Amino acid sequence: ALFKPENVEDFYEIEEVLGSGHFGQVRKVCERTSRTHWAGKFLKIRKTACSRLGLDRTSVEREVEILQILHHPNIVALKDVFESRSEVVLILELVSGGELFDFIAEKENLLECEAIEFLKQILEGLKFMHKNNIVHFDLKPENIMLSDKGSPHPNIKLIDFGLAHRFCQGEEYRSTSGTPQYIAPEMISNEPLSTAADMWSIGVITYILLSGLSPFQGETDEETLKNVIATNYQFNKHYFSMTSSMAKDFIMKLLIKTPNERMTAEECLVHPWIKPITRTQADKRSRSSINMRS
Ligand SMILES: Cc1ccnnc1
Repeated sequence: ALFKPENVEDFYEIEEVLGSGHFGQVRKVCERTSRTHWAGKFLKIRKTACSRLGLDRTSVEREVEILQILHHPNIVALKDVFESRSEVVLILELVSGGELFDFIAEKENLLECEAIEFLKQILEGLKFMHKNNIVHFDLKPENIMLSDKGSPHPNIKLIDFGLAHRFCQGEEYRSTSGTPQYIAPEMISNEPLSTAADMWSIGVITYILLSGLSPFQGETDEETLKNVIATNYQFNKHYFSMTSSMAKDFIMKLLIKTPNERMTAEECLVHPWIKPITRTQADKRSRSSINMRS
């Protein structure tokens, strides 16, 4: 066994469900000795290679290996891993502030400077990941969580590295999984992938943060994918009327079809919208409130 063969319930009390997804369930757990709370991610493992249910073990081992490398304040920490016959349980840092988008939706309005504070943390986490040659490949609102929504400056944590991949030097990797609204064009046309795929998703997430609209979403997934491949989006006149031109410039430099023409996470962090160089540039940022459609 690669992971602890003991029964997870000998060490943790299993509490309420926090979330569930393609992988299985995430439940709040309490460590019996320390009485501290964590998040237990219960992953169903396939019994036979041909069964459709559950995950194959290698993809779980990959997620564990990646989380064991990534130690950063904006990336969810992995504490322990247990396995039984049919299940692997990841004991993760508890991120209990909910998803970023629920937080913003319930706040109704949000200033550009608040959106920037969130994006700075997401970009710091991404910069660290990309420096370690790791790409998330599934960046979307559900995978960006807050550690404590009560605090005035909540901390952002990136979660769910189930589709993440660690690139070896010069190796080519292709994958067509992901969520239509957020995936980069090169993922749809099954071309070689890179860290630039995550940067496209940041462009989509920023567009939504500032307007509440999803830039490529169509009536169906098929229509959405067509819009993505055609890089067919525009800044809706009504919702973007109060958005600063620097914010639009930031998005335009990420939603570019050719992957290597997009800004990197490092370049994003020094873009004038994120890092104003002079006082006047800071004043140019719009102080308007942003309408968030629920
Ligand atoms: C949903 C979740 C995942 C990881 N940590 N806390 C909560």
